Amino acid sequence: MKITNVIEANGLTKMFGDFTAVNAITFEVKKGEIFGFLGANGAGKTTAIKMLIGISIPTSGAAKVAGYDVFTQAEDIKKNIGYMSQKFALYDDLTVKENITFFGGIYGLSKSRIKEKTKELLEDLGLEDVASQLVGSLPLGWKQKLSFSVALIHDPKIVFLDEPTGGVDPITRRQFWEMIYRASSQGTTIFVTTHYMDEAEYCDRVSIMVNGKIEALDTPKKLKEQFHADNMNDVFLKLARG
Ligand SMILES: Nc1ncnc2c1ncn2[C@@H]1O[C@H](COP(=O)(O)OP(=O)(O)OP(=O)(O)O)[C@@H](O)[C@H]1O
Repeated sequence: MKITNVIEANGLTKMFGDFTAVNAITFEVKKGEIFGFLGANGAGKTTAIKMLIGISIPTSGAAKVAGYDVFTQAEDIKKNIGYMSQKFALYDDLTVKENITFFGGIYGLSKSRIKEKTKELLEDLGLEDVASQLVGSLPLGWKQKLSFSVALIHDPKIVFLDEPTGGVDPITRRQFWEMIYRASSQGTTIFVTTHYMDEAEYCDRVSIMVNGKIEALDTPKKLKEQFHADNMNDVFLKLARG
């Protein structure tokens, strides 16, 4: 595995009985890259992510994440990645500070490091005044920014974001993407799924999954050229609708 590739998947496949949810996907993601992982509902994105983060054993194929094998080194993968999704984020019934402490602990940070990180994170996000408020009382956009920061608390090599901005307004989504850019410029690799096609334009490279297969993979610029499309929405529609 080349040092610059933080994800390498080769013929990665997941079957549920006779149904092939992920069909022999092959791709690489480079260090610091913002990699968009697109596909219509049910295309197989979440299933693929679950295999890459070491919580679902592939049926066949191979993949390495942060240098570790998905079949034999799932525990090492988990220590080296961050994960955030619209469905799984923070605990609403814990305060902002308690959530940070809780996840810092889960990720194995020392008490002093958690204290440092909490201060840094609250300052960066401008959340000092609400540190003792229940997360459930915060606006969704704030929760998502906090959730992203928490996913990065242990300085993972890669962060997997499964529809991280679902349901928030365009301005908050833009701010969220600024955080993504910052993390990427510091060398963190971003693997992100989204249904917002403007966000696909922000990615370095984008793959598009249709019925379990990766049907296209390139920079947004090249994909638009390849599909004679004005924007990523057109590219997506041409592919996803066949
Ligand atoms: N545990 C499971 N058992 C059987 N089928 C499953 C299971 N998990 C997912 N599937 C099926 O696999 C297909 C891919 O699902 P997946 O959740 O990976 O899609 P997705 O691209 O993430 O969709 P969405 O954008 O809606 O999250 C779907 O048809 C789904 O019903």
